Amino acid sequence: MIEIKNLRKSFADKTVIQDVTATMKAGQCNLIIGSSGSGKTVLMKCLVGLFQPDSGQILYDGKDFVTMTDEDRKDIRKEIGMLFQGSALFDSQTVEQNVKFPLDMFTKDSHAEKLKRVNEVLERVKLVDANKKFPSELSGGMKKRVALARAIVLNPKYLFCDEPNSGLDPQTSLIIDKLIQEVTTEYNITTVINTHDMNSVMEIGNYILYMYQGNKEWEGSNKEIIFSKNKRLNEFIFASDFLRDAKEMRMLEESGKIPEDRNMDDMIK
Ligand SMILES: Nc1ncnc2c1ncn2[C@@H]1O[C@H](COP(=O)(O)OP(=O)(O)OP(=O)(O)O)[C@@H](O)[C@H]1O
Repeated sequence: MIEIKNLRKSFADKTVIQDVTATMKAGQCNLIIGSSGSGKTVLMKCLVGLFQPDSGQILYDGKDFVTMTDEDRKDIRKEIGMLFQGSALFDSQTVEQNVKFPLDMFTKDSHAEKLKRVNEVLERVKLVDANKKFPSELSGGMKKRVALARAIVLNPKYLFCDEPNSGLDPQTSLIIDKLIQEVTTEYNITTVINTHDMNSVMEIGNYILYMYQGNKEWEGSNKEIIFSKNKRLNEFIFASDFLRDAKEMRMLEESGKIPEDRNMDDMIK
């Protein structure tokens, strides 16, 4: 679990994270959403220690990441997996080498043990027969799988995903979302996802934090979001056709006029 308490961050005289308090639980996908410039990336960078907040607390299972010693921070960092926007694979290394990299960096396991673990996670992300391929030989979705395999190879307690669906078609995005959700629940990971993707919000948003101009404007689940009365949130989410459809479906369902072949549960998982 990651607890954020009264977090503030400024650059020069501009405050970009105002006073954010949120709880991101283990075993669920915690999504940060909001329009461009609302502070999602700065918040995530504070959470992983790339930015030092001005004040407030970030508790990793009770331990304050902001005030802890560098040594203690290193211990937490070892428990963090990161899935970067562009996958960030090493182009000159094979899939196997890419996924093995964190094991080489942080463990003293034998080569055979490392390979066993690499194959386990590649199988987990359903990527078989790709060990000897180079990133240039892979599709965008396959690259994301490799990046996800690398992010979970050290068995992280916390997983951060920055725009995991950027550059992917909707179907592949769904597959990647499902994989992230599966590993999150299976390994009880606290997963934090920075996203613009409204399909992801509806599919895997166990907890959603909506940021507006550096503030937490709204929080809730994917089941609650379409009924929110928050005007700013509504303007933001119903810019998406999919969500407008989803809300209309729910309204129709409630008024008993829903067409028999359409079911809201198919849209909200
Ligand atoms: N290193 C920095 N120095 C100064 N200002 C910054 C820095 N990083 C971000 N900002 C400012 O902080 C604010 C929030 O930026 P942030 O990148 O967190 O937005 P975002 O919600 O992630 O946007 P996007 O969806 O476009 O990625 C913006 O006004 C941005 O200009």
